[in-house]
Amino acid sequence: MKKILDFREKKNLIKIIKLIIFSFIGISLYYILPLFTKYLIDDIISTNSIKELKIWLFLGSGFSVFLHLYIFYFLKYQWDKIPLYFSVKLKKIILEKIFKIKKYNYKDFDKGQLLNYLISDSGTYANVMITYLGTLTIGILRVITGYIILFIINPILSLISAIFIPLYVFSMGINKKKLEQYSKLERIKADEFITNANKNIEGKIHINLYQKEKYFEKIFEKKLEEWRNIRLKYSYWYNFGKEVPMFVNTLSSFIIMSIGAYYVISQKMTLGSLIMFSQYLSMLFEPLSQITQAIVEKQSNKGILNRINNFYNYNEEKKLVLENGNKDNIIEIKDCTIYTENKEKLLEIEDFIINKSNGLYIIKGKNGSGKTTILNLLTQIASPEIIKKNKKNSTFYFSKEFIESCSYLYNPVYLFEGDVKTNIIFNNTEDPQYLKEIISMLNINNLDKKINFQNLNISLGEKQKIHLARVLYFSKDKNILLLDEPLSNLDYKTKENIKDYLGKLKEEKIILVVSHENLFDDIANKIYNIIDNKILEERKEVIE
Ligand SMILES: Nc1ncnc2c1ncn2[C@@H]1O[C@H](COP(=O)(O)OP(=O)(O)OP(=O)(O)O)[C@@H](O)[C@H]1O
Repeated sequence: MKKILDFREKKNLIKIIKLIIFSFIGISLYYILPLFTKYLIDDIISTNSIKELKIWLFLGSGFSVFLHLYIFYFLKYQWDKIPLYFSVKLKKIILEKIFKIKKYNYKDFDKGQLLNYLISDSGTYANVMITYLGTLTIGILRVITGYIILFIINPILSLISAIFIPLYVFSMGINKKKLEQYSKLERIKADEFITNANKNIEGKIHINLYQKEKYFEKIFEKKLEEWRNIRLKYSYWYNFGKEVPMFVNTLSSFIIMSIGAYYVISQKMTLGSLIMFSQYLSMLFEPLSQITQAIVEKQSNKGILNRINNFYNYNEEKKLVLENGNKDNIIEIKDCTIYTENKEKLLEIEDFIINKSNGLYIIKGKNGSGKTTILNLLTQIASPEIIKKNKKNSTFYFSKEFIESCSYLYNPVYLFEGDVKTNIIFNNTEDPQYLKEIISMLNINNLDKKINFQNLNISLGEKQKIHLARVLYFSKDKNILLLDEPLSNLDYKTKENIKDYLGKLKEEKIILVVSHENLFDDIANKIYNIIDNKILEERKEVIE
């Protein structure tokens, strides 16, 4: 499985190595501090030199300033900065991945889960990985250095200290399984909670209107409670896992210091050396617990690490096969049955062919008869799995040109936060003349108006017009236009304008319209009607 953050990549590797080097230098500076203590106790105090004490104070203060400036910038700040850099990088990769999911597979994803990937999991992933790699390396380097220093001060005491190292190693894996289990579960519950929170935020106005707050609050509280319960279990095992090495640390310090005190009493060691030894000892135990914590942290976030990597490696299995059809046709469906996703029979198509001749083609039929499903199948929004072929030579074909050259008025209307103009053209290089043509045909005269996140400050008809303008603007260089209920909520004058516009546009493009209205009947080249689950051609003659 490919890892979403690849540290073999040169740029990533350099960043992490830099972090490790800076950190190690910073931590090494701490090793100088116990030397100051020993010098004060064993040398200055014994010689009663006030002059040397003054120099000691001056050097010590200067060293403190330098040490903490270094620690602040090269250690603390960098340890925030670099994981943040990686977390931003991951967020970008995840969004790209979301955009790449095939349209017909997108419905299989949970919204809360995707939001969590983007908002929370990516940050945790970056933090855990950097902490793991960085802390582990620095920790190991510090343990080796610290141990060498201890050995130089007192070989026997240092050997006794080493006995406790296996205890640390043991404590690392003590609750591995529990942590993995709860970290995975915790994420699932967090996804459910986010999905529900999102529904409440989006549906607030409707909830208020029907005075159903209590109903939704109850569901929300249930989700919140489920998440909290799992989070508590996770927290229990996480903290337990972190405390065991701390216990080893405290216990071993007591034992080693008692032995050290015995050496001082029996005059085998000076007091200064014992204090220095204890300071270096804490400097050995600190990285040891750091190593343990890095491992616990990784174990406790395994749920997140795995699911982010799984998402990154997600492979779409369902493939849309473009079958061989007559290359003169743009759409060729013969002897196929279309089912709903619930496996109910929706539509039988014996013969539905649209050739490459420009023109306006209309599909009619009662609600739920399958009109939109046809457009969704052609644009790969609906899964091809719902198509069943009835005969050996059945075809469900649409040309490659169709996918590449089609613009679709897809429902429901979706407007983004921003002004009307941006909602029509996004960041496209503006074509003022073409835009003007469309907006004047659709009677849009509020290009600067800001649309809010709920699209509440825009009327239904205005929304439809902006959506239509967007589709028409982006269909300029495309040959095929699919319009699903283009006339919804529009006033009479605008409908008439659209009819005139399409009447001309059909000479340049293939236009497929799904509509309950009869307004376009007299300019249509062909009209199809869905009756009793069958699509039938109502009229064949081309009207000029
Ligand atoms: N994504 C989906 N998942 C499950 N079932 C679906 C899905 N899309 C459509 N259907 C089913 O297919 C049927 C046909 O839906 P479709 O939107 O194609 O109808 P339509 O003819 O466009 O209706 P309307 O005139 O009301 O817009 C629906 O009744 C629904 O049961």
